[in-house]
Amino acid sequence: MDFLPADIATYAEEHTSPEGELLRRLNRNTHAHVMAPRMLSGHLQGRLLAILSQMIRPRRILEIGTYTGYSALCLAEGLTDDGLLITIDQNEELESFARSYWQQSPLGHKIDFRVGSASDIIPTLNETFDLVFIDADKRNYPQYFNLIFSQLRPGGFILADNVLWSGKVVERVKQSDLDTQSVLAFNQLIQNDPRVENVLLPVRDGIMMIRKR
Ligand SMILES: C[S@@+](CC[C@H](N)C(=O)[O-])C[C@H]1O[C@@H](n2cnc3c(N)ncnc32)[C@H](O)[C@@H]1O
Repeated sequence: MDFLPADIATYAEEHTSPEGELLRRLNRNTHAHVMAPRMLSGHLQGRLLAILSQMIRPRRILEIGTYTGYSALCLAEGLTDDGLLITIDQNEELESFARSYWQQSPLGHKIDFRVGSASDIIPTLNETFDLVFIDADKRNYPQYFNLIFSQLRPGGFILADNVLWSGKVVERVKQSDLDTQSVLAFNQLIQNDPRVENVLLPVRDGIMMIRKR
């Protein structure tokens, strides 16, 4: 969901650097051939991820939720020369699709794909991360934050996607709607945590920007 009026959203995209040819093809072919293409970050959010990564210049990035590999390529743009992005997805069927695009990028060798459940894989990662992008199943956002926090360097950043959850965070929540309850719990967890500073950025479906003090 985009919270901006359509003409403002179009204007914002028109005044944002283009995706580049490879990302444009990946975006288009995801929409043509893959289920649930709205999960892909897309042009505006992709450029935001890329520019934030370029500002941070991370050596280690963790991405939770690869999908077709679009946001991984965007985030990799800011990596240092010896940098590495580890990206996790439980859907092994998307691996060859994502890899076929990474292989066409000069950044592809910096992307390390791990297939499996994020809550199983995160505890096995022996790295200190400068930047983490949480973009997988909403029910586990609080768990992912807690799992990764000790491996985030002080001054490091977490970006969590979909924290406005199509606006459901401000509507009456059904008891059966566990996803919205989890997003609400995550946002409250971050807001109450004295170890972090945070900004909820109302871009696209909402991005929680978190900095470890
Ligand atoms: C919103 S998509 C990621 C979109 C991608 N970051 C982008 O912007 O292009 C979410 C992905 O999380 C994956 N996922 C969901 N639950 C997961 C879990 N428990 N462990 C690992 N991956 C999971 C799904 O398979 C899906 O590909």
